[in-house]
Amino acid sequence: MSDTAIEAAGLGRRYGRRGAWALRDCAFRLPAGRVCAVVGPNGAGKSTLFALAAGLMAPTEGELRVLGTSPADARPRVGYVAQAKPLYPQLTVAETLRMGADLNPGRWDAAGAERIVAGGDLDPGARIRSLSGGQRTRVALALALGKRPELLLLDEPMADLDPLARHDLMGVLMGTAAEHGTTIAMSSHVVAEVEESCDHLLLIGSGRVRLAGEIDELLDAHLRVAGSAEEGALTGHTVVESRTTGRQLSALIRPTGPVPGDWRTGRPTLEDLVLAHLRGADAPALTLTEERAA
Ligand SMILES: Nc1ncnc2c1ncn2[C@@H]1O[C@H](COP(=O)(O)OP(=O)(O)OP(=O)(O)O)[C@@H](O)[C@H]1O
Repeated sequence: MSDTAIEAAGLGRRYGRRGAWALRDCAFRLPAGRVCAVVGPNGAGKSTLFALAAGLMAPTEGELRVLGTSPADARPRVGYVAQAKPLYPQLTVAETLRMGADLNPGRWDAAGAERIVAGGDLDPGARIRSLSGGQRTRVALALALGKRPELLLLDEPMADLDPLARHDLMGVLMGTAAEHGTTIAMSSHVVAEVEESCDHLLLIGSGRVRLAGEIDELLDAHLRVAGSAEEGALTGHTVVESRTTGRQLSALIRPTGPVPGDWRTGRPTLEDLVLAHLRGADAPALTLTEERAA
């Protein structure tokens, strides 16, 4: 089994020959077995990246490898839940799961898929078209997880779930990841959700990778500092974001050495880190990817 779930080099995708680039010059590596949050503002390129990794469209330039092979070849080993959660509206819940079994001979986890559906008290005889958005999400996740994928690509999976269903399904996802070593990449706009369940972060802004790496290592690479706003006080450090209020300066920096002793310093929260990079369109990118095992 490959130690890399997704690897991109110079990856770019544009819609139409004259369209704007949805993704450009993206390079990152997601090691296998991680739970990765894909974060970024609306229109950043997250769904485009998921569709590329799921093999549903081809890159315009660059390369994307999934589970050590091309996205198209990896498809049988990948579960993908698109943002719109497309399902067949005329099928019942039970028929949808039977279709999952038919499409995935030899690897379908019927009991697991049925458990997820039963957790939402869904009537197996109910037609998909009669379900609420959140109930459809539950069926889509059951279909994706029932496939026993090595990699799960989830595009905003929790967006239309109530807090209880969200908690329940996050538990199922994390349990699956822990038990089977499944790699999960999920996009989310909710930092608290990311903080609770993800160990790896891919932050995309305007189609480019802004931050990539283990969340702990990314946090370790940054420092919150506050002190008197003397000119040049942070020279030499990489300033991601800074604000001055009166004579007080507070900033998020990537220190390149010790900061002067009269500064108050603290470890940023994940929210500090994400917001500073989302607000500062010019904040320099940082990719921290561990060396591959020999
Ligand atoms: N089918 C398409 N045709 C043309 N442009 C598209 C298409 N799909 C996406 N785009 C454009 O590509 C860019 C990236 O879109 P994408 O859906 O990947 O963003 P996203 O990060 O998933 O956004 P959101 O958080 O709103 O879901 C946007 O500028 C969007 O307008």
